[in-house]
Amino acid sequence: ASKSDLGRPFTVAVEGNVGSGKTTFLQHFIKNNNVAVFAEPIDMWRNCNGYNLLELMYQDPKKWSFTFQSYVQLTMLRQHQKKVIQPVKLMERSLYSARYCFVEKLSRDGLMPSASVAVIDEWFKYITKYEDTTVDLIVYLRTSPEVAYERILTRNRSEERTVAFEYIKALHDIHEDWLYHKTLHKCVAPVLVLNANLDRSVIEGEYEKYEPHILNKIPLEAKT
Ligand SMILES: Cc1cc2cn([C@H]3C[C@H](O)[C@@H](CO)O3)c(=O)nc2[nH]1
Repeated sequence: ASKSDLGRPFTVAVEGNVGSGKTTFLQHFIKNNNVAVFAEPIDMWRNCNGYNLLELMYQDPKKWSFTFQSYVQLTMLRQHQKKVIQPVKLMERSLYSARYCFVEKLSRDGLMPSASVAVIDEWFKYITKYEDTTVDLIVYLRTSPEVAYERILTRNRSEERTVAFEYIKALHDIHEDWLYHKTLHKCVAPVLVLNANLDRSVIEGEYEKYEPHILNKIPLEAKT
C-alpha cells in the first residue's frame, strides 16, 4: 500500500518506570506479524552526531537536561510519524511520557529552568496540535519502585550507574498520578494496567491475558 492510503493503525504506547520491563514486553509482541514494534530510540540519544546526550544528562542534568529532552521530543515525534502496514503499532514510551513524566520530574527538581520547560512545552503543544500523535491505548507496566530499582541495578546500564532510588521512587509516583490515579495532566488514552512486578518467568501469562485488548480485538471495557 502506498503511504497515502494507509489507515492509521491502532497505536499502543507502553509506559512505565525505568526498569519496569518494557523491553521484555516489546519482545513478546515482536513475534506477532500484526504488530509493528518501535523500541525507544535510545541509541540515537547515545549518539547524536557523536554526542552521548543520555550520559551527559545523567552526569550533569542542570547543564544538559534541556538539550537531552529536546532531542528526546524530536526522536519521539519521529516514532509517532512512522507509517506502518501492520494494523497495530506498538511504541515504547511516547511524546506524552516525555513531557508529563520526565520533563515534569526535571522541572520539579529544579534541574530544568522554567524558561526551558516553557520552550519544551511550546514545542509539545505545537507538535501535538499539528501532527497526528494519537495514541489509542496506553499499557502501563505498573511496578513497585523497589522492583524497578532492583532491575536497573541488575541490568547495569552504564549511564544509569548514578541513578538513586529516590529518583525511581519519584518517577514511580509521577507515573502513578498520570496513569493510575489520573490526577496529573489529562489522560491521552484509555489505560490498561498490567502487574509488571511479576517475574519474567510468569509475566508472559499476564501479556497473553490482555493480548486481545492490546491488539484491539476486544474493547478495554470488556477487561475481565
Ligand atoms: C520519552 C522519554 C524517555 C526517556 C528516558 N529517559 C531516561 C530513563 C532511562 O534511564 C533511559 C532509557 O529509558 O533514558 C529520560 O531521562 N527521559 C525520557 N523521556
